[in-house]
Amino acid sequence: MSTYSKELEVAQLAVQRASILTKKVFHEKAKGTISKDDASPVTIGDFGAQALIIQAIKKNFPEDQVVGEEEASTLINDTKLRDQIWAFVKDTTLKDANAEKIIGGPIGTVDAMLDAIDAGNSAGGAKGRIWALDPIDGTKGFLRGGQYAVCLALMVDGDVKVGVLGCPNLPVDDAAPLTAETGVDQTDAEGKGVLFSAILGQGATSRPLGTAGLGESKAIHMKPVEDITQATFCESVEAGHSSHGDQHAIVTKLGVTKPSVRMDSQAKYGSIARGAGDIYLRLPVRADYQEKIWDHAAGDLIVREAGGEVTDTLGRRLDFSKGRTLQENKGVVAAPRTVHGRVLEVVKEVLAKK
Ligand SMILES: Nc1ncnc2c1ncn2[C@@H]1O[C@H](COP(=O)(O)OS(=O)(=O)O)[C@@H](OP(=O)(O)O)[C@H]1O
Ligand SMILES: [Mg+2]
Ligand SMILES: [Mg+2]
Ligand SMILES: [Mg+2]
Repeated sequence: MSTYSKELEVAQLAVQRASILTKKVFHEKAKGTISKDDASPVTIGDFGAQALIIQAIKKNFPEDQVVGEEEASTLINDTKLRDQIWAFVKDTTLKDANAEKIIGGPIGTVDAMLDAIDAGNSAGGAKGRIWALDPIDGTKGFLRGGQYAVCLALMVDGDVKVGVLGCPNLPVDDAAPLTAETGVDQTDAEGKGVLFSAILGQGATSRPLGTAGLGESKAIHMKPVEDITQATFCESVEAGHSSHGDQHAIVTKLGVTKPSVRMDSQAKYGSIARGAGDIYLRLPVRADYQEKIWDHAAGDLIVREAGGEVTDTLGRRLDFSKGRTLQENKGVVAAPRTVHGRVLEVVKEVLAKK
């Protein structure tokens, strides 16, 4: 077995199983949405997916730590929501018994589910094996019917070694170009659902996001951008998460002619990695916001392994070794290696003028 192939298999199957749960919740009218302390939403889907993924990690790698976005404290008092989550978690299994066995089978009890959610409490850092987990990235997109992603990455001594992104609402077809519609009014109908993966030094792949075992995988590559004016650029939907104004100034200065594609979640990283889009910009809105490691770890590796470069707005690599946040970085600039330098130059020019 090559390096990290066991970790990759467990991560892919765990994300695939969790996506079965998120897809069920996606089609429910009542998603059990509550508001967290920072006013952001969390749903049955976020909690359930976190439980299922951490269960699979702990069964296979009991010593590993997990930095997960969600925590179970609110569920101690909210027994109704807790029971709603359990109703989804207890019945969600992969349809292939062998695949299910690899990730350790179902969770046995409500308490085991709560313990699994809370095992995502690692402080992160520069030492040892730590998984970064975002059970639903783009929860607002999930609620709106846009894009969302189930995101998992393994870091060893602060360096991302394995990354997996499950994107139920993106097309399976790597050749399908991004359009404005890709970000809105989406569902997981026929032809949708893709699982992006990468191992450091071994390239990036995509495969259909199935419900049994793993489908056949294909290598993916960023598109060689010969003429930057023809590039497709993507950005967040929420104006509070990245500066649409700064991003507009940057792409205008680059001479980009196509309208931006707005979509939620790390689906942006997956989409540029397979050449459906080209550039992802995330310029900070608030100087004091620290990006979370689970919002970037898997996507950063997948883009770099597909031939891209990912830095912050000052040209520094994203540093995942500083804890639960990217406290040493500001914003994100992701582009094919051949044009990243030019994009970064313009990012710096636009920010210097402010
Ligand atoms: N102020 C601010 N600035 C930057 N980022 C923020 C901010 N507030 C929240 N978040 C994080 O944004 C995550 C979703 O990012 P997206 O790129 O999907 O943004 S958007 O929803 O399309 O706007 C979202 O992830 P999820 O909570 O997993 O959905 C948040 O972690
Ligand atoms: Mg969130
Ligand atoms: Mg997120
Ligand atoms: Mg999330």
